[in-house]
Amino acid sequence: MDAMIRTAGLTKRFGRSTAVDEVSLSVGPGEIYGFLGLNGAGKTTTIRMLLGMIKPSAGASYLFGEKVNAARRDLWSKVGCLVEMPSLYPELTVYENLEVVRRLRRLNGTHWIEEAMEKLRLTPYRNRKARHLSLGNGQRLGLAKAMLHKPAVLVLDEPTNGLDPAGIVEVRQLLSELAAREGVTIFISSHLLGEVAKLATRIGIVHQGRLVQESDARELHGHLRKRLLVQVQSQNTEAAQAVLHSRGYAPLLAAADEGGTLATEHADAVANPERIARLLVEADVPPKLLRVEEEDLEAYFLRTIGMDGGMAQ
Ligand SMILES: Nc1ncnc2c1ncn2[C@@H]1O[C@H](COP(=O)(O)OP(=O)(O)OP(=O)(O)O)[C@@H](O)[C@H]1O
Repeated sequence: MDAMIRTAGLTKRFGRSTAVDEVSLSVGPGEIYGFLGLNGAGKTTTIRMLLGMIKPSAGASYLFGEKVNAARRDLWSKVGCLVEMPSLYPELTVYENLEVVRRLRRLNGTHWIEEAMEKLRLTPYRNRKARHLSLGNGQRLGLAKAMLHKPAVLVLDEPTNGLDPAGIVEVRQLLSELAAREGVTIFISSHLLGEVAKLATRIGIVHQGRLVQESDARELHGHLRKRLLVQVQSQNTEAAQAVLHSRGYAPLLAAADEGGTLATEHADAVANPERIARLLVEADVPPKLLRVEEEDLEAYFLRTIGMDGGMAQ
């Protein structure tokens, strides 16, 4: 089957600077494509071209095999999008905001609204004015608007902006379900590598406008470095270090100014923090805190492009 989303040599220049540089990618039906990049990498500009909001300087993008063009109304009825901050009517309630979209999209029946509110856990806020919503609920309303008409393709630019960790998990579950159960194809941009690696099936990394790496998300997740941070009373630092060292965990001080904090990338320690906790308790240097940290996009980047590992060696 044809790719649902495809770009070919997509390029955008603003004056003399190139924001997007010959990006070619394709996303198959039901795939979740994580489009990752640091701030200013060219994610939003790519998405704007993908949605026909701005014209490419060169190259083209295709949805359902058809060349994107802002005038193609038939394409937009099958696409939902959320680009940057959602545009909400502040004086209208959650329900009324969705009602506006329902009418614009010419959908019959209010069940479209009820279903979208239910999916995004907005039902308790149905009568709340948009301007009184928290940032996270505002973002949910933006998502509800994007998926109200049950589009076959969803294009989301940093959709978890403003959500708390529990909200991020919820949105991740919702998007996974949409892809798995309803076969929705999702293109999602983010700067949060760990987060997107858990959700996406494929990942493309964009850096300075160029698509520098594409991989299977599971493969990438395995490549991310993880480390266990262990915090003990600062007077116990050396004793704890000696204990872990004697057991082959090769701990390292995470930072000179963080007395009491040790870090290890030892695979066994990362996979079984409770073993480390037991060891330290038995040695009478109990940990105050144990936390597994995953490499972030910036650190991963610096490492892959050969500029120092972002994490302790
Ligand atoms: N309308 C514009 N005029 C001039 N330069 C622009 C314009 N829009 C974007 N740029 C530049 O293009 C580059 C890519 O921007 P873009 O917003 O696409 O990045 P991004 O990856 O989405 O980053 P962010 O996460 O910060 O939004 C940046 O250097 C930005 O300054």
